[in-house]
Amino acid sequence: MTELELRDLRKTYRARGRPPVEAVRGLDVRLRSGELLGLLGPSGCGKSTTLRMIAGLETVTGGDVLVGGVPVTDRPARRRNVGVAFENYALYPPLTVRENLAFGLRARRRADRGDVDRRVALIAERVGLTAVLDDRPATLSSGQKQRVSLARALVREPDVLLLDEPLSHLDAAQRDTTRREVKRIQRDLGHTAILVTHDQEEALSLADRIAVMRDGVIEQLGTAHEIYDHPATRFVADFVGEPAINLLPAVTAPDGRAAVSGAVLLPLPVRLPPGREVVVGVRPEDLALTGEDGVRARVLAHEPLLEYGVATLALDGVEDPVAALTDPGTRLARDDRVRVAADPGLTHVFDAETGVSLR
Ligand SMILES: Nc1ncnc2c1ncn2[C@@H]1O[C@H](COP(=O)(O)OP(=O)(O)OP(=O)(O)O)[C@@H](O)[C@H]1O
Repeated sequence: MTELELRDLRKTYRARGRPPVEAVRGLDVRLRSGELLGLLGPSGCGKSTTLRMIAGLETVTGGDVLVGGVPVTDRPARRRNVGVAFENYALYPPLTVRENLAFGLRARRRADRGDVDRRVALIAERVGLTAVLDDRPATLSSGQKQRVSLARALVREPDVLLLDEPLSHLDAAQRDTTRREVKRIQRDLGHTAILVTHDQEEALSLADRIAVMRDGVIEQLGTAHEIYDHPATRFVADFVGEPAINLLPAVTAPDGRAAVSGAVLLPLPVRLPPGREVVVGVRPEDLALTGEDGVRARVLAHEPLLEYGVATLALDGVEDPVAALTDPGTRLARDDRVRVAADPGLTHVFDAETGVSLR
């Protein structure tokens, strides 16, 4: 069981003739032993660079990586006991799956053959690779290759496990089962782990806490619940959630609500002085279609899905359309007139300029 800590971790890429790229600009985070942290953020925000620095595959420009309280920043990758499963597999083509899995183990530990074979067989079974142990990577599906990459990281019993889009090439069913299996293995073996993924659902279901990164810094760190229900910034609110939150520029009114386009008054979760420029956020599931009361709107489109529907609405007098979730079985046609209401307890409000939550 091992704690992982990043202290003011930084990376600037410098290449001749090009402006420097500040990929990671001071990360401070401490993972409890056995904790799984999900790292979320848009492309280019520095997720892979962070993992590579922890693994020792990239030099750091500043700051420290500590494993079990011990700085490992200056240690080469092979002396860190950090297991990495990359999206792009990095398997050895001439070796069989079994040899790919055993390779690092034998080289590193000079473990006896029987022990290595047992570990390989055990992990292969847990990630569903037993049937292809004697095949070579070229003959495997992309999902199988991804599982070999994962198994290879696990088989070494690392102190810290880094997973970079580990399930991205699996189909929906495989992803579901592998996701559960990854979580179980990580729990059982007590790995302290970081998972980088574009798949929010994956992060929300696997991770104990989530860090949302933007431009090389962590914008918010918290449980899935905290991040979804109390986004610290407009960016986090917008990034997490599908369909995306409705964000409407507004000005606070004397009655404590906020006026959108000077026309529609929306409730706010806090009392703010009038005349302040804000952005009001309402998640589609928190915008209810009501009977009599509420803001008047016109239906632009309605997409009925299996468990719910998504209505795209034009609030009267407001240019930007909004999305609202509808109950299953709801029938709506283009140009139908409806009314919608937002619960003040479930709305969000951000400073128009800084994007910081004002709740
Ligand atoms: N070797 C490199 N040399 C120069 N710049 C790089 C290098 N690797 C990454 N970058 C830049 O650093 C920034 C962060 O990249 P990084 O790959 O860490 O982001 P990411 O969040 O993992 O993105 P993605 O989700 O697309 O993988 C980007 O602007 C990227 O262009």
